[in-house]
Formats: sequence, structure tokens, C-alpha cells
Amino acid sequence: MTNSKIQNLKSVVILGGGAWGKALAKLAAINGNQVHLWSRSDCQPLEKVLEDKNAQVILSAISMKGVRDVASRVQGLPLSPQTIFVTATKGLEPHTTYTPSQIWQAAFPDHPVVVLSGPNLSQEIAQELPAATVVASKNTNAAQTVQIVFSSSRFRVYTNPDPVGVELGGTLKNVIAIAAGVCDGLHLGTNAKAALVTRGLTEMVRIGQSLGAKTETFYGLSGLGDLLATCNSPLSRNYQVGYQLANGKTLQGVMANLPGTAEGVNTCRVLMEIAQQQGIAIPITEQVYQLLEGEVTPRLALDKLMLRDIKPEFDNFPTEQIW
Ligand SMILES: NC(=O)C1=CN([C@@H]2O[C@H](COP(=O)(O)OP(=O)(O)OC[C@H]3O[C@@H](n4cnc5c(N)ncnc54)[C@H](OP(=O)(O)O)[C@@H]3O)[C@@H](O)[C@H]2O)C=CC1
Ligand SMILES: O=C(CO)COP(=O)(O)O
Repeated sequence: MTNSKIQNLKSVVILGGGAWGKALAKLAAINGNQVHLWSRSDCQPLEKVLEDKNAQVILSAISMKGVRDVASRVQGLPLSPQTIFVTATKGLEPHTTYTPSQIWQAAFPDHPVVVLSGPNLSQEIAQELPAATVVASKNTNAAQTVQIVFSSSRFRVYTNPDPVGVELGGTLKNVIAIAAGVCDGLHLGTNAKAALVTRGLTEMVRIGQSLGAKTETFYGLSGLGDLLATCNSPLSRNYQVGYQLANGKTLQGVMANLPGTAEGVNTCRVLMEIAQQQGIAIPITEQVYQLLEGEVTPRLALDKLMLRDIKPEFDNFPTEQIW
């Protein structure tokens, strides 16, 4: 290893020993970084791990429901002022509607916070199949540091200056992935799937714009890229939720047997709150919500989407005078 590479090696603590935390820990370790993967079953308490490891990078791969608790536990601990926080969670907090990076930034206002998100099905990454992702932050140096920590010949990492957009891309697509699973579960065909995913992206952009994200970001890896991966793979837990609901299972039954977290179920509820408060049209998300609540069957949800009022494809398309 060259001297400059050795200087770039970091002490990294990964919080959350689930599928994604494990895959990210492996990626950082391959590059020679010192990595400690902490989970609640760790024999050492979180406080001791962070004290001993003097972490330069703390990455959270915790499910949405645990983020605030863990952030509060870390808050009281003595950290180097340079410590970079990275969040890889794809969810929204109920009621506050905060993104995970907003929770981490509020807990650590003087530290850089970086979002890591992209088309990254953890099982494929664990098998060392090639993949790409995005690290986004208002702090360019912090994003570049995290880029070096995780980049390898199997994992290509891009930087992006729009953390809100990158984070929302990964979060919002989970709801569309549930709808895509329903579409495949009902055998509706390739045309239907293409229409669903494309109109799903339109909904993601609408919500993203209202929350301050840049539209272009949704056409990159963390938006369209992750939408394509998650809507087309049975490895996606969110897709599995939709697929199994379409095959007659109950939500309770699906969730009880799911290998890990499907954030789209809770995200969908939070999105309905945001859309109602801000008057945003999200018809696909609304049907996913009603399906999850047991208010419609998959077939009725399809009919309700197909029979909406007819309308122009784009909200504010500039009309060109050609005569
Ligand atoms: N798997 C994937 O392909 C990808 C997942 N993600 C996102 O990463 C996040 C984690 O996903 P994944 O690892 O797959 O999920 P898993 O279900 O495999 O793991 C959940 C993780 O969250 C932690 N956790 C859950 N509840 C709490 C809590 N109350 N307090 C503290 N920790 C808690 C668990 O901790 P513990 O280890 O202590 O049990 C575990 O590490 C999700 O937001 C997901 O959307 C993003 C990209 C890819
Ligand atoms: O976010 C993911 C892939 O990028 C993982 O998707 P699931 O959470 O649906 O498995």
C-alpha cells in the first residue's frame, strides 16, 4: 500500500449489524480501514466502542425506528470534532417527517453529515458483485473522505452536493417498490411496470421538490438507479411486501416472515401526512397506503389508478407555439 493510501485509512465504526451494516463494514475493511461493527448484541456497549476506537467516521445503518435513540446515545459521548457521520438508513421519522440525516445533523450540528444511498441490494454487495453508490453532503471534503473509505474495484462511489435529494431518492422509491411487487404479483406485464415505475418517479420528484431536493438528483443513481434496482428484484424486501400482498397474504403475515426491514411500509404513512399537509398529488403512494391499511384489494387499487381523471403527462410542460 502506498504512503498516501495509508494516510487515508480511517477508524470506522458502523452502527447496526443488519444486512446493510455488515455489507458496508466489509467494503470499508477491504480497503484496509480499521472497522468495528457495533450492534445491540455486541458484547461491548456502544459508549465503550466509541471511546476505544476514536472513530473518524461513524456510519449508521440502523433501521429508521432505531435512529433517534441511537443518535441520542452517541450525543453524550466525547468525540473528535472532526468525526464525520454517515447515514445509510432509507426511511422517514413518523410525525416529525425528518430524514435520518436531519436527525443526525440536529444531534451533531458542528459535525459533517454525509448521506450514502444508491442501488445497493446488500445481498449482491455481500457477494462482491459490482455496484455503484452516491455519498452526498454540503461538506465536500467530508463526502470525498467517505468516498475514499468505501471505493473499490467492486464498489464505485460518486459524490453529490444534494444530500436531501440523495436521501429522499433511496427513501421514496421503497413505496414504489411495494407497488412494483404488486404489479408483478398480479402479472400485469412489462408495459404496466414501465408505466408504474415512470409515474412513480414523477411522484418522487414532486415530493422531493417540496422538501427542497434538486430535481436532477432523482434522475441519478440514488433516484432512478435505486428505483430500477428495487422495483425489479425479488431480493428487495419492499418489492416482496407488494408481491406477497398481491398473492393474497396479509400484511401481518408478510412482515412476520420478511428477512429484515421493509422501510416502505412506514415511509408510505409518513408520505401521506406530508402530501395531505402540502397538497401534493401522489396517487400511487395513496393506493399503496390504502392497500397496506387493508382498505383496497390489489385489483381495486389498480382499477382506481387506471380510472383517475385523464390529464396531461407533465404538470408544467412549456407549450410550444408551432404555427
Ligand atoms: N439491506 C439492503 O439492501 C439495504 C438497506 N438499506 C437501509 O439500511 C437500513 C437497515 O437495513 P438492513 O440492514 O437491511 O436491515 P436489517 O433488518 O437487516 O437490520 C436492521 C438494523 O437496524 C438496527 N435496529 C433496528 N431497530 C433498532 C433499534 N430500535 N435500536 C437500535 N438499532 C435498531 C438493527 O440493530 P442490531 O444490529 O442491533 O440488531 C439492525 O442493525 C434500512 O433503513 C434500509 O432501508 C439501504 C441500502 C441497502
Ligand atoms: O435499498 C435497497 C436497495 O438499494 C434495499 O431494498 P429493500 O430494503 O427493499 O430490500
